[in-house]
Amino acid sequence: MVQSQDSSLQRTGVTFAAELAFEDIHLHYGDVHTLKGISLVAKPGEILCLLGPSGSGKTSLLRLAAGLEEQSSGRVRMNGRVIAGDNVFTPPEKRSVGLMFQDFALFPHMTILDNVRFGLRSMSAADTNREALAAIRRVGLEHHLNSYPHVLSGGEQQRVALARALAPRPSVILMDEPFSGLDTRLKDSVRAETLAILRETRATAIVVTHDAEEAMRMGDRIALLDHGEIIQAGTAHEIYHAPRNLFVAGFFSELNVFSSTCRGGVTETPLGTFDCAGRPDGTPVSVAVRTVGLDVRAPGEGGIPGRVVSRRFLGVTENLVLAVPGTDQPVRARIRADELPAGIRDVTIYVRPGDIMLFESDAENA
Ligand SMILES: Nc1ncnc2c1ncn2[C@@H]1O[C@H](COP(=O)(O)OP(=O)(O)OP(=O)(O)O)[C@@H](O)[C@H]1O
Repeated sequence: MVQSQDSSLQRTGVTFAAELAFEDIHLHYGDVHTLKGISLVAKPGEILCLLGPSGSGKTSLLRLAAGLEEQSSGRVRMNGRVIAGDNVFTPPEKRSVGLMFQDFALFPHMTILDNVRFGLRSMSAADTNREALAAIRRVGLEHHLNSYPHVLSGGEQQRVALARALAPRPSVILMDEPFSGLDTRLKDSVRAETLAILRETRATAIVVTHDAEEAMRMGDRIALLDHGEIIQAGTAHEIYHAPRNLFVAGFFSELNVFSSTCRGGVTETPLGTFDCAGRPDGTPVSVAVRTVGLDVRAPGEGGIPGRVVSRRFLGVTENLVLAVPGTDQPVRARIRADELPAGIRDVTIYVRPGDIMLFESDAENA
């Protein structure tokens, strides 16, 4: 049995973060144009989340970074050096990238120590042991060195996978939906731990997720993809508060959307009249109001009259479906639970200005 008593372990995992850049990447699978001119930079030490719906191309981009796939055109650079493109192709094992997949991909017939050692095969036996032990200690699983994966919980298996990815001290760690196999409660704590470990190791990380909240929790920056293109990239704050279009807004918030037209500098919707910000008369617009942006109270002054159609208690919050005059479209609101008296039918709705977004209804938003 290998003991984990080496005092040199404390400094483990500190790595030299690299910049990873995608330049005008196109990828075709036969007739399918999967990635359409992606340009994106993960800065050294940053956690960059690739967010998008299923099939948007997130995993494909990650596979290109890892060297598991080769793009049809464009370049991938690490610290400025081309690692794929221009007739160059650096194989995965020479890229200093660590990979972590959603199913953790642990070898069931190998102990935790051997699973982690597996990624370190090019080192001497002594170095391999030292580095593997250090990585296992880092994720707090030194008491499971000789256990097999099946005796570990899902969260522990995730930590082994993280240790295996980090053990070779990669400059860039690539994670594909790393928490999707975990149940909701476990997910929050494992995600927080993973984030702390990534910060400590200072590796550049690219994390794929389809969950906007997860991207906001993890990412220093987020790139939102759809149909193989980057629709918007920026910090969570930038994207949430200034979404480029309705798709982006809808990805980050639950919305009520009304189609309308600008007239005399304003647009009318069942939730009120909103500023059209200088758009000419006749401009078709979509007015989006976040469900958390509706303040629903007992009947009072001003506001929009509404009627409660249904309520769903969710603990901290409550989901309401409301009927308002002038539309058959149900209006949804998410309010703090128990703020509205039980059994109330008639209400007044106030719309918070910061939760109203207006987009021109062009082809981009269709
Ligand atoms: N090996 C392949 N052969 C053909 N088409 C592929 C291949 N791999 C991916 N695709 C297609 O490329 C597109 C992007 O797939 P990709 O897996 O990158 O998306 P994703 O955003 O990661 O989706 P998900 O969240 O469902 O994993 C999809 O339309 C997919 O069907």
